[in-house]
Amino acid sequence: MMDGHEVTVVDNFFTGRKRNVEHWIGHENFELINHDVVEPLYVEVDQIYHLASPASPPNYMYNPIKTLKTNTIGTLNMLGLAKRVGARLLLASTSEVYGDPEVHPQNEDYWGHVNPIGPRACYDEGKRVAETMCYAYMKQEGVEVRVARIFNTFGPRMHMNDGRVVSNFILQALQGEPLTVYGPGTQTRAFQYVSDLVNGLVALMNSNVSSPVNLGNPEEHTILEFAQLIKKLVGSGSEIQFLSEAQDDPQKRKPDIRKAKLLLGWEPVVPLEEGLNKAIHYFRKELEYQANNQYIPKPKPARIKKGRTRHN
Ligand SMILES: O=c1ccn([C@@H]2O[C@H](COP(=O)(O)OP(=O)(O)O[C@H]3OC[C@@H](O)[C@H](O)[C@H]3O)[C@@H](O)[C@H]2O)c(=O)[nH]1
Repeated sequence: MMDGHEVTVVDNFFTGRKRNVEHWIGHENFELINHDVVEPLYVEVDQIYHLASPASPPNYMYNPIKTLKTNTIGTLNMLGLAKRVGARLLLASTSEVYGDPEVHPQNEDYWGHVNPIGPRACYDEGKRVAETMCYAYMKQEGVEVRVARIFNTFGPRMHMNDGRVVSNFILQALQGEPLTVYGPGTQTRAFQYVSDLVNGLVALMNSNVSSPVNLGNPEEHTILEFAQLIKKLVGSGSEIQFLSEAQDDPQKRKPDIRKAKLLLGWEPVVPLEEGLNKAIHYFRKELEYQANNQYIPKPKPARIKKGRTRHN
């Protein structure tokens, strides 16, 4: 919008929130449509960022059939729209297409190691078939597609109940509750800050690269190190609590981003601690907002009819 583009945001608000975009309402380049991509959408556009689907494991596992419909029927609808209006479509795919990887770090040529019937399958396999659909539409119908394989991302405007590790640990540390580590905490992840991802998505959309591109920050940590870092940054005395391991949890994950560097001239620029401090500031404000905006019902005054005695 700042570059002069007209932007139509389509959301069914399953995991999104109107508060996240309310500051744009009234801007001449902004439009918000409450719509679910599982139903066809008729708009006139040049570019489609197809970002629909819950991305947090507890959210996508909450209703696996809906997650599958969003990633399959939703993707078909968006590709159909792209075909009809001649738009270019960028699919938000995921590092989860690599499953519990046997190759480390993961590059785009790796085919992945996914359990097709496990609890994560609705998302992993949903995104894998969404990629397949993109390339079928490209080959058969000539639709221009871009596929971003997005690695773990965090930042302000995440939902307090998101359930992913960054928001969980920050909220737990801020409230003096134990930081919940699933399993021994030796599994690794690499976290990128949201503004780096947005820059990568825009660069990919406007490039001529139609094959999949990893977007992530390659700085890798164990989840236990990550819990300790968040405790330190928050200045929290919370304990670390070890809970049972999540089923099919990928044991290591780190993006190989050489392709994005070479072909898009993109790489993450926000250091982990700087991004985490911004997220901590945001969640502190969210907790204050929640404390000040709780709905406390007022007792109703008794309705006493005139002229009659009340019998209780
Ligand atoms: O409270 C928690 C939450 C999570 N974890 C662990 O932290 C690690 C990261 O978990 P998250 O839920 O944040 O995210 P995951 O890496 O499992 O999945 C993510 O992968 C990349 C994206 O496509 C998605 O955002 C999401 O599916 C996992 O090993 C998980 O078991 C905890 O130890 N404690």
